[in-house]
Amino acid sequence: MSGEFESVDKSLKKHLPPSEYAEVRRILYGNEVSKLEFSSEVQSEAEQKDFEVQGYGFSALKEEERPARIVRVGAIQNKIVLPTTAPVVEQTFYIVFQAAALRQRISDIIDTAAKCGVNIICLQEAWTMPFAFCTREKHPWCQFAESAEDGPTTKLLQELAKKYNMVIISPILERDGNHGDILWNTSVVISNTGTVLGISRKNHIPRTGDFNESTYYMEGNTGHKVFQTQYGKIGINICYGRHHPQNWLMYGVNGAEIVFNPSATVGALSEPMWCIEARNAAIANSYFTCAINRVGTELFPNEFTSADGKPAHKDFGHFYGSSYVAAPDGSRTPTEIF
Ligand SMILES: NC(=O)NCCC(=O)O
Repeated sequence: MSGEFESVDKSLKKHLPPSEYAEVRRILYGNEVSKLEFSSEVQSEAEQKDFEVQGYGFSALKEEERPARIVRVGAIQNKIVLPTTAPVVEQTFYIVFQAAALRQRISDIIDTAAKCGVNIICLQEAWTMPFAFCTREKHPWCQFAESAEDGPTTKLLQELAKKYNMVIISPILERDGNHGDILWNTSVVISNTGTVLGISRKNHIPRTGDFNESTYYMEGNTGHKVFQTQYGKIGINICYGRHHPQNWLMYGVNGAEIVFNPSATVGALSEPMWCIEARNAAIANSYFTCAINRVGTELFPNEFTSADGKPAHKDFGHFYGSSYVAAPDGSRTPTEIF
């Protein structure tokens, strides 16, 4: 979403006659996906806790010899809970409060996702913190980093994964205590039994002028790992890796059936590409893709420049959400939540 404009979907629906809208949508989005209905318990829980739930099903021909394998994938599109300038005098308190508030909110969302029967859920890039990499400041943002294996976020999600028999993909800012506290942009993959299956580190780092995340971490060293889970083989292509077709290809070569793209991206950097890249990857590599972006505008205490040609400012831009899932036949879910 940019400014007052909410979404292509909403605009098309508003301005096209229904018969033309159906045809335009068929061409833009491929085969129709079916909208899933959720129980009144799920709906009222979401309303009470101030989030929305949307679900869609992709259809496939039933085979005679093999039973259908239905995998329910969840994508959490969220915004930070406290402003980055929250009136907490001590920055360390701020870290504690922001992370705690986010963990609480995400636990609530995962509780509801479990009621929707979700098997594999993925959070957005660096979900435990504001997307502060645009500031290039070390403090206090690097204090959000934590161990992938036994940090507080992983511990919490291990409990939830076990409780709900759910695979959880948790993209965090990782501090690798075994190697000099080096930082990485990492997705932790937690199995449905609550064990850490492994990690996958972001392998393409944006360096677009002075928006330069290599201030914090360099290209990951975990290759294009694919994790065998109870529900299928999954890979994680973090944010900027989305721009590189060879990156998507390698997850496919390594056997991925679903590739997640946890992201944090804003209109000026990527919005026209967003709806193409993960969808194209699904078609080109014959797997499902799940592109997840955060929402909201995050205002930082100090001004910074961020490769948009503007004078120094305090926000990186608007995170336009628009998360979606795409299938190998090119069909995709609509964008109904921003
Ligand atoms: N987080 C991140 O990699 N942002 C890059 C923005 C983009 O190119 O989508």
